[in-house]
Amino acid sequence: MATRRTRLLVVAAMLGCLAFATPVSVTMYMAWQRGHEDADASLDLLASHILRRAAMLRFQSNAAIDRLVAGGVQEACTVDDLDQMRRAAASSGYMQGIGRMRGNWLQCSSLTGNTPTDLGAPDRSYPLPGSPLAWDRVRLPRIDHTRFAVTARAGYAVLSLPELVSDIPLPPGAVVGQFATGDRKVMRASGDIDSEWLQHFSGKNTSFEDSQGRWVAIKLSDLGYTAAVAAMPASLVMTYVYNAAIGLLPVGLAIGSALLAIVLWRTHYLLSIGARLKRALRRREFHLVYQPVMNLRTNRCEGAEALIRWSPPDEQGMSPTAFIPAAERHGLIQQVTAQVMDIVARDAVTLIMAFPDIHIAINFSAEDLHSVETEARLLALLNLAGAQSHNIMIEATERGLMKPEKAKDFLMSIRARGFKVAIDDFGTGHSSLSYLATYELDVLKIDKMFVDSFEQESPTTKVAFHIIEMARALGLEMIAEGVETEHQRDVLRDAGVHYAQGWLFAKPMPIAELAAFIRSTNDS
Ligand SMILES: Nc1nc2c(ncn2[C@@H]2O[C@H](COP(=O)(O)O[C@H]3[C@@H](O)[C@H](n4cnc5c(=O)[nH]c(N)nc54)O[C@@H]3COP(=O)(O)O)[C@@H](O)[C@H]2O)c(=O)[nH]1
Repeated sequence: MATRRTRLLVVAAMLGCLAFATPVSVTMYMAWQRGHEDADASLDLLASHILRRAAMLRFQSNAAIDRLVAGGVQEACTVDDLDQMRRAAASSGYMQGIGRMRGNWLQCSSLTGNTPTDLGAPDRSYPLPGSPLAWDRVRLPRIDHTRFAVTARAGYAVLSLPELVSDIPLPPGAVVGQFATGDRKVMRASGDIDSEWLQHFSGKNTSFEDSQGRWVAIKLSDLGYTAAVAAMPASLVMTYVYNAAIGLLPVGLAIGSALLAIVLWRTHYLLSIGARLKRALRRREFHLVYQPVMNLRTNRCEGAEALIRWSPPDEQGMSPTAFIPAAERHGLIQQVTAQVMDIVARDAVTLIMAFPDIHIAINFSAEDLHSVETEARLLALLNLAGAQSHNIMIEATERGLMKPEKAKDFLMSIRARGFKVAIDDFGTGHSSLSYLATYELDVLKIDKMFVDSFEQESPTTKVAFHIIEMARALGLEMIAEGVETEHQRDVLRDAGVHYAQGWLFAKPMPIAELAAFIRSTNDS
């Protein structure tokens, strides 16, 4: 079964990918959209340009014809008539010439003079006043290399160059043109107009991607009889997308990185010992084991030290040597001690009923000794367990005693109530001796380090004997910790140490086993 840590890492990896990929994908999508919008806008501009030029040509043609008609009907194709038409054509930059029409014949023109030319059937007619007719590509006599667009109305014909409308600066690969909306015939174009594009036209402005990935826009003229078409290759569209991405992607990357950092930070936090301890406190994952304290003279069990254990579900258990300092660092130790007291209160009920003189030792950290709530919790514990104060011993480590101004009043107060106070790990810190002078204590716990020294003579052995001497002189009871051999037990007993705990007698055990242990040990 996957551990909680593995599950958390898997979820965090998935969330991290999602947190990073989502804004990046969204901005890439936005860049794609914006790129296409920009391509659209660029094509729309080109199409508008063409339509504007075509409208200008139409406007100038109509104005010139209207002026000629208003000038009074004179005989067609006379010298004066040709002269008048030349002057009218010269008034506009778009018109190349003006001529006289009869049926489909260009009778004469300012460009060709009096050379009648059959234009053939017109390419289209417009349902406008005067029913204008249009020819798209007309060849005129003596003008070999040029094709003209011809529009005829009211007996006059305007000759123009198709290129003047479509000859505009284009981005590389782009194509523009103008076609008649009725027959979808291309009137003029710069580049090749694909018939597929015109099939797409449904009478409205539109833009689309063709089968070759080219982006195409079609825009209707004001009158609606013609439309401009503009297209660009896929590579050019991608340039617009790329340019949009340059602006947007850094934003996506920044947001993605920030979200990823939040996921990583949160994961790191959830995996941190602080978060795990908070969860353990919430879920009440701690339990206690009890290590018997033996009277070395009578070989009877007279008490037990409550030792915390943490075995989280789906996770490896952790030693209190690791998580107690972590709880102290993260400001959680008081909550841990409060849960220890709750468990002792629950465990002690039957034990104290069966053994009214038994004591249970509880380990207190510095913060516990400095808090006003601790005394209230101790009194509540007595209440809940139906215990007397002599049933509870407080074990304070040397670190807990480092601030006498904070710990002294508390220790005095609880001693006055009858609780016993022990100094734990004596001799392992810097100021052990000064604590003996500062505090009124009941018990000195001889650290395992000194007990171990009895196995092999060393300077520590001498210190151990001095500690025992000093405790005796101060009238303190002594409990030796970590007694593992009979030799250690005998040395301690002979030196006058009253109590001992250690694997020689028993390892820490659950409360149910402790009662059985006391019964069997004390009855034998
Ligand atoms: N603030 C709190 N501190 C607590 C609490 N419960 C435990 N602790 C402190 O954690 C340290 C490690 O404790 P633990 O792993 O439980 O080890 C204890 C004994 O199991 C161990 N021991 C006892 N006899 C022997 C032995 O013969 N050999 C051997 N190798 N180890 C032995 O010693 C530890 C008891 O230490 P002490 O408290 O100094 O008497 C430890 O510092 C605990 O104090 C808690 O609830 N709150």
